[in-house]
Amino acid sequence: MALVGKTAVVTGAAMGIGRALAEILLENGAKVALLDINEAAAERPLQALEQHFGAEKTIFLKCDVESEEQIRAAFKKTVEIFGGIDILCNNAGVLNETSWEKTISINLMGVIRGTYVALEQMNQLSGGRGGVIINMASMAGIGPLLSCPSYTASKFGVVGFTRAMAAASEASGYGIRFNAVCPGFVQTDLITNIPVRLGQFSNLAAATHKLVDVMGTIAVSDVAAAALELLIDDTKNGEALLVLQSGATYMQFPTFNPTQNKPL
Ligand SMILES: NC(=O)C1=CN([C@@H]2O[C@H](COP(=O)(O)OP(=O)(O)OC[C@H]3O[C@@H](n4cnc5c(N)ncnc54)[C@H](O)[C@@H]3O)[C@@H](O)[C@H]2O)C=CC1
Ligand SMILES: CCCCCC(=O)/C=C/C=C\C=C\C=C\[C@@H](O)[C@@H](O)CCCC(=O)O
Repeated sequence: MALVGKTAVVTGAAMGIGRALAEILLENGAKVALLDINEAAAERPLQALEQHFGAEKTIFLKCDVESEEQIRAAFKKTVEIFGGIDILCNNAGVLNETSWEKTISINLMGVIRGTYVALEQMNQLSGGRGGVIINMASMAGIGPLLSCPSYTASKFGVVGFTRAMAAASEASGYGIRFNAVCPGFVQTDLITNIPVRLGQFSNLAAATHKLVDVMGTIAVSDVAAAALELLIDDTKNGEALLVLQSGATYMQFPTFNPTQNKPL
């Protein structure tokens, strides 16, 4: 899908990966609604984006992805201003093993909430234009990180939800592609103060720091470039794209043959 003239919504867009997603969308000609719970953090980046791409191309909407009401209001405003929604990047996320219910509510339920509300605007079966939904998962959504079980569960959930929605959309004719991005460690605030974020698993922080050292970190622009590939390539649906220092790789998942009741 060419991005020129399209409208995108990015959650968690005030900083980190979300901000980079907003930037690459704008660079490729899309209009972008930046949603975030943290209005103050969005102020400077929004000014910079407005200066570079034009104030008419961006809008900031304060939105907590834990609230279906706020998501619906933000999407409604986006449609009023830009005329529709073609792209949703469900990116907002936290790492907080102490508040594990909040971690699940933001990282997994936030993706599901955002998707279901977006369907009301995007689904071709209900008058929408179709489009693409990108969900920000993690490498921890493919293989477990021992120091953060709840975060891992949330990201496994995002990968599973994305693959199931891709199949549902194809079977039903929603006209929407669904893909997940699965980065390794990325240089953002989320990987600072790791022991505090791990709560009762803080004793495992050293193992995680070692993993960061071994794997290295990637830049937010690497993640945005991988997401762009999934946005523009119309053949990609139900993919989980692993993004590491060595490059991006499409994950292969085991398939199951229901007639033989065993893996293929
Ligand atoms: N940094 C990393 O190493 C990796 C991050 N990810 C994922 O990428 C996504 C973005 O993370 P980063 O940019 O690294 O984090 P970050 O902490 O730099 O940015 C997260 C953004 O989400 C916003 N946010 C948090 N809770 C929210 C809520 N309830 N509603 C709306 N916005 C909310 C924050 O205000 C912030 O602007 C997350 O889903 C994260 O799990 C995935 C793999 C690796
Ligand atoms: C501190 C948590 C960072 C959260 C940000 C994030 O999502 C980053 C994920 C990066 C890499 C995940 C790698 C998972 C690897 C496992 O599948 C396994 O190979 C390593 C197991 C060893 C371990 O958990 O220490």
